[in-house]
Amino acid sequence: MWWILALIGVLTAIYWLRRRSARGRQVAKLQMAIERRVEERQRSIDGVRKSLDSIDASVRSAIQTLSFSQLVESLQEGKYSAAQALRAYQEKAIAAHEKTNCLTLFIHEAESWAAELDEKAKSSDYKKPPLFGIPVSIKECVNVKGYDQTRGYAQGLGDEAKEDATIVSHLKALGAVPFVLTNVPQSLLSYACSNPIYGTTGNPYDPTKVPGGSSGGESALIASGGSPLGIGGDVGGSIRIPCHFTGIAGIKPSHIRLSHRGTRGSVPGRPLINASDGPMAADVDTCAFMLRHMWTGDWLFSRDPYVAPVPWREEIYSSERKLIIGYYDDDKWFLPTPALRRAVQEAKEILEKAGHRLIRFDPPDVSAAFSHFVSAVSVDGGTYLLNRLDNDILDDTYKPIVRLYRIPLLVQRALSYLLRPIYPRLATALRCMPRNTSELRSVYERIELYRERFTRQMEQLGLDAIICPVQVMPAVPHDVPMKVFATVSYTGLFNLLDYAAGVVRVTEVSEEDEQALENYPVNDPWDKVVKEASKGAVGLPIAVQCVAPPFREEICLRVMREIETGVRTKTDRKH
Ligand SMILES: CCCCCCCCCCCCCCCCCC(=O)NCCO
Repeated sequence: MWWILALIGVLTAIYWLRRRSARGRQVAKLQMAIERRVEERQRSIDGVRKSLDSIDASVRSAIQTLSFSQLVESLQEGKYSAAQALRAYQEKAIAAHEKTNCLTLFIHEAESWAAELDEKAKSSDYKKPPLFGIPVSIKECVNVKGYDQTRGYAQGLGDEAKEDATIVSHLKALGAVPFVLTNVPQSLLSYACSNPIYGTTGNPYDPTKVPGGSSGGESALIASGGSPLGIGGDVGGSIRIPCHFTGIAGIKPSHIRLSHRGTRGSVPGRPLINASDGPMAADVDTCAFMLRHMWTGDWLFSRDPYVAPVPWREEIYSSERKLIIGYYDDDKWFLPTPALRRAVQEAKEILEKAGHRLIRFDPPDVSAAFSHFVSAVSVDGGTYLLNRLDNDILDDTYKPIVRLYRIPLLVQRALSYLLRPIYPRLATALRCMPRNTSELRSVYERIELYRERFTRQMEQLGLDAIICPVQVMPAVPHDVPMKVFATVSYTGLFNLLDYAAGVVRVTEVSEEDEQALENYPVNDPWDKVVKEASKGAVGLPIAVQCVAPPFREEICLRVMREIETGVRTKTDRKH
């Protein structure tokens, strides 16, 4: 008998040693690929830096001081060329990168694209397209021919796109020049911005804080002035949270209003909670400018039949009709810290002053909605994600969520039961993984019913739009996001509903907010993390979220723009 046990022991040891050495070889291979990429990135940056002087420094700095509308105008009028604009923004992007580590690779073809545009512009019968010569930055997960979309996985290195994503081809058709790719968190399913290839992107206001995620390379770049317009993606807040953390504007359109052909998401095959790509920029009008031109004419509608053929409606964006707008500053699931609640109050006052009617709105059962969100994101209990991460080098910031996903399903349920009295929100999250297809079907049914309930409640009040917080915290230290993933209730809700949802800067954290934080109630460990992580944030930007039902992006943008105008008027008056 003893020899059978010994044999099993020896075989187990051999199996285990072989696995360990296979893993060792794999990690070494990934690390070599990472080293090669880090060197390639440096060469890419150095190469661009060397070419900057092909354009006079005074021209570059003159372009760098232009507002977006001045840039558009001077390119249209031929005051500056596409090549000059490109060099000006390459220079700013390098400076932003040195401060925040926001870039993955420069798109070298940008130079020939700009030159081709300038060549065409020499002909008198050439009509310049509306985005002629505008440099645009692209989130790393969006296909650009010849570049890989690693999504922060080292195993994704070298797997280059064979063609551009539709959104990239469209930008090029409109005359824009995609010029640089920006950093993301590993897996994209995080609002931090760190991965084992390109490292951690910092917030331009404070490098110890996150720029948000997953479009964090974009937000850090744009907030530093390194790109006039960027493309982000959002399945739970990945455009909106980075914009909030860095003080810029951005919008997640409803899912099928833009094309997703060739954009790579975090987890594939996820009905009822889909990702949306959208613009990010220093101001709302720039975001509206891009969408206006993408939804005018039928370039987009004739290229991708899955895009709803809803054209841009200027009459809604520019309307003066007074709106009825709902507002809330607490979703009763996660209490926002004082600065975030004040931002909603200030936005409300601005909108009231502009003549709109503001009505208190209590979103129905956000606890249930959050649970549906987690279920729909993790339909397979996290298996797809864990498989990818097991074959990779795991980023430290992602470890808290991986630990949770690794708990066997039955243990998750038991833990949920035990934790309910002391840690009720974590208990909710631990109860969400569907165990089989019939539980999954019920999740989808509950999402459909929730959509109906929310929308009816809005209809009963006659609401055109809603304003609410984007998050519960200002920008936080890099290790915090995945420890308190439940704070995405404010953004994830509108992915679940597939609403148009955008954010705009309203204020910054004040000394008074910091003092009021002392009274932030701590009822469970998550509250404690939020309270601690929100300290030392004086001066950090704070945004408000504006939402409207599907295909009402023009209303959403209009509300955002009016808030932005009101904030500017207030700031100008102070100075
Ligand atoms: C066993 C219980 C585990 C519970 C963990 C559930 C985690 C669910 C996922 C929560 C993720 C929250 C972060 C989302 C940030 C935004 C992500 C985003 O929009 N990405 C864009 C992808 O294109």
